[in-house]
Amino acid sequence: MNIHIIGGGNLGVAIAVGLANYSKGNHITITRRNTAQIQHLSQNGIIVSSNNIENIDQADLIILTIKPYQIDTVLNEILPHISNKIIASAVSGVSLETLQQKAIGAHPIVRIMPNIAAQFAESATCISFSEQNKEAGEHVVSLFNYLGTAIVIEEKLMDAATVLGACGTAYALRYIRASMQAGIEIGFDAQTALAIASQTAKGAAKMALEEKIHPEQLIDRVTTPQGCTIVGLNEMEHRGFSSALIRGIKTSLQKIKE
Ligand SMILES: NC(=O)C1=CN([C@@H]2O[C@H](COP(=O)(O)OP(=O)(O)OC[C@H]3O[C@@H](n4cnc5c(N)ncnc54)[C@H](O)[C@@H]3O)[C@@H](O)[C@H]2O)C=CC1
Ligand SMILES: O=C(O)[C@@H]1CCC=N1
Repeated sequence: MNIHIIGGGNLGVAIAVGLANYSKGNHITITRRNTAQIQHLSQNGIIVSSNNIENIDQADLIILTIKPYQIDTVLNEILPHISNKIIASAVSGVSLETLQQKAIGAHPIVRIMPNIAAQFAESATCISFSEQNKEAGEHVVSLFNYLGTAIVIEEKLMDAATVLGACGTAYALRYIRASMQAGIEIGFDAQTALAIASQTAKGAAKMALEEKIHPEQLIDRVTTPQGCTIVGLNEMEHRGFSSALIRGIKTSLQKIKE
């Protein structure tokens, strides 16, 4: 596939590198106005350009990884140069209907919400599309399955998916950072603490994914009666651990809806 990624920032680069490393036979172009910071991607066989329309007519798929306020400028620039292309938009908060109207109905539009772990083929990518664009949507789902797990959701849950799946990477990393800080306080050097905290989080996530049972059932296996885990967990809850996370996620959702 010929894949044209417009917006070579944090997410665009993660997708481009993920596709280059974890899928085969794709030709990837990534654009950004000032390419100095992403020129190194050409070492991975990715074409880096500051020109959004050069060769865009040869693309099979156009992925938009720009900010919401850049969408009109970019669509106005590219639309005169393309016909019947699949456009996958990762732009948060912009609906299928809005995108379809902006594209004058001329292109199948798919909404995607990956996260930056796409770079390591570990993204949870939520995808939605209309019945009319089912074929295009399934095409995009197959591609994003190379970059982790692609999950088709109803569009009304797209903002929630943005928060849980995309912002979620930052929340999980904040958990790892806090564990690391505690690890240093109780005796480890920073690198060792990071390695232990990260692998432990990865192991817990793997168990949750493989066993598909409620996390509390897995927690039960760790909490030896009268042991050290349960007292720590209870102290965390007294301090508002779960509550802080839930409130944070709901605040992020509120921000998208605004
Ligand atoms: N960063 C993340 O983890 C995620 C971001 N998103 C969404 O993806 C979009 C991009 O987010 P980020 O990558 O974080 O932002 P970013 O600011 O890192 O990337 C945007 C890029 O677009 C480039 N750009 C701006 N105008 C352009 C134009 N006319 N032509 C070509 N490139 C242009 C900018 O130079 C910048 O490199 C946003 O809509 C965001 O909500 C969605 C999921 C995850
Ligand atoms: O922070 C943001 O607005 C974007 C959307 C999801 C992740 N980053």
